[in-house]
Amino acid sequence: MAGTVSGFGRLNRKRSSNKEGKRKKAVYPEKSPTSPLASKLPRKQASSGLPLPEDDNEVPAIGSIYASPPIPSAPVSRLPARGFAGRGNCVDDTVADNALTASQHAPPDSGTVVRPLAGKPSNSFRDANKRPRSLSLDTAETPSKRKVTAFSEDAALVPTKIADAHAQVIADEWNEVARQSGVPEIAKITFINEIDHEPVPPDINTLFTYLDKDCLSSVEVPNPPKAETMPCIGRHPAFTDEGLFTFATDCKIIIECGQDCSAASNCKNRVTQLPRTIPIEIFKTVERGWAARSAVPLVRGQVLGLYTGLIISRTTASKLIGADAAYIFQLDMDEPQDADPSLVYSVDAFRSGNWTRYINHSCSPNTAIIPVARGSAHESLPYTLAFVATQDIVPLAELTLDYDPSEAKTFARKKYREKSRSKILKRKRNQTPCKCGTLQCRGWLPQM
Ligand SMILES: C[S@@+](CC[C@H](N)C(=O)[O-])C[C@H]1O[C@@H](n2cnc3c(N)ncnc32)[C@H](O)[C@@H]1O
Repeated sequence: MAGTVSGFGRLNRKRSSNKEGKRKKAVYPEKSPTSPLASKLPRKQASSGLPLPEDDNEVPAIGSIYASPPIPSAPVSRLPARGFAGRGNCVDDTVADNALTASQHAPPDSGTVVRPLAGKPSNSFRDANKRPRSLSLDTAETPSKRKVTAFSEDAALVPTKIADAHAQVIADEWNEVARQSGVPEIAKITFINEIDHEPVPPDINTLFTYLDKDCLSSVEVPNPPKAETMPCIGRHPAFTDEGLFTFATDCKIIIECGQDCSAASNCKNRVTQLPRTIPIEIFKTVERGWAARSAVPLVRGQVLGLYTGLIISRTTASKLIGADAAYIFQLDMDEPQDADPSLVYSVDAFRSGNWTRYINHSCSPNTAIIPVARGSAHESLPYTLAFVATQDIVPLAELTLDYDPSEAKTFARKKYREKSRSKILKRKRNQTPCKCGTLQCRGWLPQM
């Protein structure tokens, strides 16, 4: 498995042995997309955790994300491409068409069906393709912060309006899905491009499904262990009463309550199941594609969102290459080293996912991933991946994640420090250069 997948993410490489061997396959029941647990459930103190890490600022090594090849240069969607034609600042339709077809995913595992675990696909460019035609430019103005000063007003006006209208359509769809999960009005998602006229990230223009908090699955996944059999229950709390992650646990997986919880009406042990309350801006960067940030201040330990997408087997994930592999996060936290790749899983956010797919890599990040399982069998996937702030974050600061925290530790070792940076970069020349711009930059994106 290692070395074959160049995906977005991978959890801890250290794996515990699975005493029960391969888990029995089971079918998960479908959930109602309109009855999210989190929208109804109050919080209860989580009861999982182990000793405090030596360094209070150190994030437990519970997540690592691996690099993907660079996002293909396809900086335009179908609608804006027409609008921009002849202005020279966007690629033509041919390029746009190539961009739209170049990243076809491998089909799900043969013999399996793609079915929602919770949530009905609601955002697809099969529909969105038609919607811009009905937009009125007069009424489609958005509060975009787009800067058009680099262009003459006449030249910029029309494409800007079209781009804004298109971004608004997509944002409205995503916000509606989020609203159905209980996300409040104040926590809207907006697209902001102060770099060029690309209205939204190009890969969500076709066949993209926004999944606020639950994954789809192309495979049958195993039953999660019962809560009472998990080692972290009843120990140090993973979250404070205010719902902040304490960083005081070295549990590989945080266990939250599930449907079997007897205190369902006042349970605080469902922090990651609560609806998002922070407004998110998805914005374009000069060198790292699109990125994500919060419009409001965040505090250390705050849960920001869940990484959603399509659950695929590692066998399928290992076949994905290039841009198709750019949004894969391996769920390898709790699997044996010799696991059968057809029985272990990855989350692929390429064709479905949420705003967290725009969290870029930084060698000095301000968020981390914690794996979270819900307590009852048949209730959730083996675990979900929650982003938490690892420091207080000011509004509009880009949210970043170290795609491979374990690599940071390796890099810090003496033998790495002794090598010159140029030698390391040469050795890694086939990898994607890291543009995080931090003093701690390791030079390239992590890659399997
Ligand atoms: C999960 S995606 C993040 C969102 C992506 N920027 C986009 O526009 O869709 C991961 C990809 O973003 C780009 N990326 C993320 N962090 C980067 C960094 N520090 N330097 C350069 N490229 C980065 C790489 O192309 C990587 O494969």
